[in-house]
Amino acid sequence: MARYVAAVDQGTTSTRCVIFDESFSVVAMDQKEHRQIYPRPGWVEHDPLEIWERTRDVIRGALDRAGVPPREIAAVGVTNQRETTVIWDRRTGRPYGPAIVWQDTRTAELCEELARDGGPDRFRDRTGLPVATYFSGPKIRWMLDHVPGLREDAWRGNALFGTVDTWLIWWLTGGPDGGVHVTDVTNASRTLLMNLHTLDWDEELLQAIGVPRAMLPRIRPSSDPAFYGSTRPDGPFGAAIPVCGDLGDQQAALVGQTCLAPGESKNTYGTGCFLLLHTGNRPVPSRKGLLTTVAYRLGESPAAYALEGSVAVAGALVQWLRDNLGLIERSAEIETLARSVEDSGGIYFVPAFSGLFAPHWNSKARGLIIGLTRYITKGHLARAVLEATAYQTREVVEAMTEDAGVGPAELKVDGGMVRNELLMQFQADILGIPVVRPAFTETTSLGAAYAAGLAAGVWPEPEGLRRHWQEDRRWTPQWDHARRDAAYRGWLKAVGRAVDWLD
Ligand SMILES: Nc1ncnc2c1ncn2[C@@H]1O[C@H](COP(=O)(O)OP(=O)(O)O)[C@@H](O)[C@H]1O
Ligand SMILES: O=P(O)(O)OC[C@H](O)CO
Repeated sequence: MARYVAAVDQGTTSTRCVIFDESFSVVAMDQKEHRQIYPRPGWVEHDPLEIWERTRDVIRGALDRAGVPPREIAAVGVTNQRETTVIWDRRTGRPYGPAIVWQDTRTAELCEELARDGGPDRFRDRTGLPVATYFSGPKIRWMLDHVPGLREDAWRGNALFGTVDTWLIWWLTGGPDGGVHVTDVTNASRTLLMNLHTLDWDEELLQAIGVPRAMLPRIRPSSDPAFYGSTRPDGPFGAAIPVCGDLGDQQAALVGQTCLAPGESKNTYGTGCFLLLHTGNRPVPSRKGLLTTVAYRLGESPAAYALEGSVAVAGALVQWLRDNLGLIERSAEIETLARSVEDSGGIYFVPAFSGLFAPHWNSKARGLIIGLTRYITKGHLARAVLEATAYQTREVVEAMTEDAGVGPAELKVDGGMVRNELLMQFQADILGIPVVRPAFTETTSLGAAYAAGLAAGVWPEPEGLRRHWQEDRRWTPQWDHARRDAAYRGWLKAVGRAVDWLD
């Protein structure tokens, strides 16, 4: 009996393959970064073929390190950066252009046009989403409008659209030679093309945004006992293994944090920052600028839904400090630099590089640093960079508290930035609730592995996963009310200056 489950986690900055044993322990993992391409202000691209190559590398790397024969792997789960859009030729596997990444704002004008007729919330009832550059539908439309010949190929059924899960599953299961063209409900719920109630592509949405149905994948459950397909023995796994788990990475982290019941929530601090609250088996509309999204669908059981607060720039700002300003060499060094001063010296950094996502959805916002005096040093700047993530999280928590009618008693966290203890303490201070980090922080891979292992019968029930969750550290608020509110008021004032910066 096969005893292991592999997760392929394709994130914004890197790709990981993690191999778990039956007790959810990591047997081996490999990780590789890929290039971030910024051809113009506001544009962000990835090379889809580079992503597929990195995926093959890390699968082989993890298998080598694990020393596990491929036939011992019971199931493969895929999880991915969401919304990022790839379109390719089903006959050759050749992409029609670079992947348009979720942070890319080239569709701002198109979104404005779409919103002219009915406002930015015209599709909210059906999709749970505002019209915004973030989502895949406008990115598909942009490519159809700009790549010569693509529209004809799409109508003929030769051009396929996929988010990155779909792209990778297609290659893993055979590519041009019989690859399976599927996505799961969580990824589909980020396109502006899926109806949140029927969980199917919606003809009116397809017409409004101008996307031919022939290019869209089949929508499957996130954990699929019928399996999407099997890996090719001549591919990186070297054996035919069922691919039967697929979730967007933030939903996978929700599962990995064992938020499987209404009222449970987590916040993941990676390139961006994403707070998801499980709302049970019905979509809860947001009045406060959050997204209503699918949390997961396990087999044929009803879908679970979530409210989500998406923040576009969190760890990305640390990378910017590193790569564009050269103030640090490695991301982790920001903590030492920030600790060299007592506070931010009164400055705020609003990192509206992709406009502002939740709760503002303002694509005309641009980044700013405000409050500068001759006193300010790079230490203060480093603090303001970290604080920006915590303030944006507070905005999302406030919106969620109003939408859900009750705020979280504590915040479960994960993602690359939660190694930063200064940030975690500041987060607790600015929220006024404890922040809790689990011992196992690879929650995204764990969630994808769990979805696959559940479908393949490795883990028939969730109790083992729940028992696996253990608290590592907890930060409790040290600030009083007055200090917390004064600091947050300053943040809101700075945000007010950043919105609608572009004409
Ligand atoms: N010690 C740290 N302090 C602050 N930010 C960090 C630290 N370590 C990593 N990061 C940031 O976390 C992000 C990577 O986290 P990860 O969860 O791997 O992201 P993703 O899944 O989006 O690729 C990067 O943006 C990096 O700058
Ligand atoms: O890959 P991450 O962790 O940056 O997550 C990106 C989100 O899925 C975008 O919606």
